[in-house]
Amino acid sequence: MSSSTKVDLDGNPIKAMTICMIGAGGFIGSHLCEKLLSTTSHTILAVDVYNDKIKHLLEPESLPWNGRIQFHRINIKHDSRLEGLIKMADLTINLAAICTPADYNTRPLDTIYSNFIDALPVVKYCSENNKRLIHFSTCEIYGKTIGSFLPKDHPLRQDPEFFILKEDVSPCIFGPIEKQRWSYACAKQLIERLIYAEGAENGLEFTIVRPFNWIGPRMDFIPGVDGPSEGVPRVLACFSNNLLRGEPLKLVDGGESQRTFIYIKDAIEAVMLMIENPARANGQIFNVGNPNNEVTVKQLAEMMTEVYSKVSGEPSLESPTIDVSSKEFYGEGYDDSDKRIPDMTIINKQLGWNPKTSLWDLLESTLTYQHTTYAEAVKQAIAKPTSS
Ligand SMILES: NC(=O)c1ccc[n+]([C@@H]2O[C@H](COP(=O)([O-])OP(=O)(O)OC[C@H]3O[C@@H](n4cnc5c(N)ncnc54)[C@H](O)[C@@H]3O)[C@@H](O)[C@H]2O)c1
Ligand SMILES: O=C(O)[C@H]1O[C@H](OP(=O)(O)OP(=O)(O)OC[C@H]2O[C@@H](n3ccc(=O)[nH]c3=O)[C@H](O)[C@@H]2O)[C@H](O)[C@@H](O)[C@@H]1O
Repeated sequence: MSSSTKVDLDGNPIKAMTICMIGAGGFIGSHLCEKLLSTTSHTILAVDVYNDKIKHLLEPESLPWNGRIQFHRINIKHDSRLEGLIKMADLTINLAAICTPADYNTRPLDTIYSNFIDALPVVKYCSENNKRLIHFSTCEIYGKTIGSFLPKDHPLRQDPEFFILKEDVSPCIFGPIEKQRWSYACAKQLIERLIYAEGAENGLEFTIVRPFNWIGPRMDFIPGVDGPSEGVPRVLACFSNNLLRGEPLKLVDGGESQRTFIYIKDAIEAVMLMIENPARANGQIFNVGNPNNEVTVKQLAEMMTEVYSKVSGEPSLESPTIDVSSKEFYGEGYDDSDKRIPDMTIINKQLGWNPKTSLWDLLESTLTYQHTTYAEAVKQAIAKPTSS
């Protein structure tokens, strides 16, 4: 059976479409491109300033999907070709953003411009040309939980009403302006409100995705190997870097914050359902996460240490973690989300989707990838520190 005879959740045939994917060269974009090319007949207009993470999909020209992906090296801040690409496509997916916490308090202007101002033309072109938009927001939009404002031993802290994050119920609780950490969440919130308003007033067909800590291969960079030596990526890459270098994992403010981590491949399944079921996805805001994979950052560090030792065959350090203050690690203006458990009711009802992979299993495959990809390069970087 050819892939063009695939049907959607309501039994209707899925027609091949052209997708303009902005930010296609990033972590999520690379996995989405891979999935679309290998399992569908859709065509991708891939827009990004970088393409290292999708090079394997673009070259060589003998690849089976040759002709179904075109790379456009475009900075969406200033390029008149963007509107033409959106017009050519049936659907636009916007992934472009600055989305590493180390930037939110140190480069707040770039963060706000990237997450709000630069996304404005994308929304405008979709709205004016009656094109569907899937926009990537964030779970950071919820900010802190209501329960975090209660005393530590207050019984209501155990009540799910005080910490489960629901798309259509939970408030967005950010810290004061001087805590510039929230520049990202606030910019993402405003672009969500703008998209929602375009839907309400001008009929824009949109879906908003709120990812909850999607992790897996190709996330961010390893400092001094495929990114700047002084760069601070998200926690998966920070801890991977520490493990590869045989140094202790740094726990910011004791690593007490809690997160739910989801395997990128599970999350991509949810995005595929959104792409191919517009009638069920349009007008919706979806949490996409794995509520069963909750850990404190300290527990994540311990689990990653154990898994890495298993996949690399190298013994772990006697003291595998070290505490560091957030001011020392991120600088002035950092603040944190205390706990992030997604409510899954809406995505479950609309798309029948559920995550599958346990935290242990996703760390095992991800750290196997990290070890295979980087162990040798890290060894060389350590041997020649001045050339990194
Ligand atoms: N990974 C997660 O768990 C997660 C969680 C919450 C939200 N998100 C959101 O999902 C989206 C994608 O995240 P990711 O993890 O793949 O990040 P990423 O940094 O790997 O990918 C973003 C891509 O956008 C590109 N980009 C940025 N500005 C651009 C511009 N002006 N013009 C062209 N390209 C530009 C970057 O080069 C990069 O390749 C972001 O909007 C992010 O806020 C991700
Ligand atoms: O991934 C998401 O869902 C969203 O959350 C992330 O924010 P956060 O989870 O705080 O970012 P991480 O860098 O992954 O940090 C997670 C936790 O680990 C801690 N951390 C990070 C790095 C480190 O070396 N040590 C450490 O203890 C941080 O302080 C934080 O508490 C980013 O803002 C975005 O990528 C995204 O919008």
